[in-house]
Amino acid sequence: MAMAASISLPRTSPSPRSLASIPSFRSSFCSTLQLDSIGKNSARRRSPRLSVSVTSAGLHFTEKASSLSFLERRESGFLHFVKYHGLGNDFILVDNRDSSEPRITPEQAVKLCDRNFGIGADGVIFAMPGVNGTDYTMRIFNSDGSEPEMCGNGVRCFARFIAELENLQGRHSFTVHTGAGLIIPELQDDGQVKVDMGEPILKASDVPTRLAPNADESVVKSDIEVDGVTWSVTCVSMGNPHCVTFGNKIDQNLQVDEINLAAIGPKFEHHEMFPARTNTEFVQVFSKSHLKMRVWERGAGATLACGTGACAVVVAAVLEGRAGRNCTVDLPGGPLQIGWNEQNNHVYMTGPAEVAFYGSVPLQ
Ligand SMILES: N[C@H](CCC[C@H](N)C(=O)O)C(=O)O
Repeated sequence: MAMAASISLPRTSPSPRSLASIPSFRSSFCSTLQLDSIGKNSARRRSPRLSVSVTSAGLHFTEKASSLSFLERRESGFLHFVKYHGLGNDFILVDNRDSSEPRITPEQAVKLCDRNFGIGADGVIFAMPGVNGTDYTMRIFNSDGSEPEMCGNGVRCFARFIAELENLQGRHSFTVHTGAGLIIPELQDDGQVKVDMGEPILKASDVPTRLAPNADESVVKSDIEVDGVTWSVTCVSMGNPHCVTFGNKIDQNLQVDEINLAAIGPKFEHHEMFPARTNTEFVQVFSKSHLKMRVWERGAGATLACGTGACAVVVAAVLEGRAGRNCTVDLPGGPLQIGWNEQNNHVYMTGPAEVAFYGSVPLQ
């Protein structure tokens, strides 16, 4: 796929009105940058467009004719997107509200996620119409083209994306149908997003894992041999499978920064004990309320953060007696606040979601 991407950097933080009200830069392959100051339905409104020339003397702005508003341009062959990240776990967000079929294929997602030949991302996330009474549906393709059931950092980005696309009439929360079931994000006044991630799934066959379950059908502190080393693992699903480890027979107190994820991660991901592959979290315990983790994600590799993984880590830490139900989980991209509610058995995740840039790319 030939990439002639254009990117747009928000001059101001997006207002809840419409993404189309955000000025955008269009970088082209000539020396001129075009700044589209765009208005909603600007196809009808002659909003001005500024052209920015880059010379050795600096930037020069000149008024130009209007252009279609950013996300409303529907010319065929182009994909308009917003690049978001949750603690550096980054996603291409696509406005797919007009269809229940993703606008791009998994094969196209792989190319768009490529960090050299594409936009670069850990995945592509689609905002789609709700089903069975939910407000929206979220689907996601990993950067390898596989489709996971859920994505924690991604659903926080999804929530902020929806708030930009739609006037929520003052609502701060809405329902999202996902492969992991009903997920409810809440936009907080401080810009963070709190998500009800639902209940953890512990039954071995539902994670799924082939590891021998304990009497209560869960896999807690079970041994698994990976590359000749016996690791102690606890398996938890947050809709997607997670294998959480605090150490192995050689090293019971992991220093997670010293782990060679690229070497060991794929061996867990593709292990025969995980028929749907697995995300793998390596965890260090600082205190009963402070954990540190690194993750090798199924279908995405080493990422800077994993929201479902952080939830699985706290559940595993509680089950292993290593931590309490409310923890700060430090990830390479930053901290998440995780709470596993004893009353309703739901796990709650709170963290940021930020726009990196706006863009459009031709699709072949
Ligand atoms: N790679 C994961 C999906 C994304 C999960 C992660 N990015 C998160 O924030 O939860 C999987 O295949 O299950």
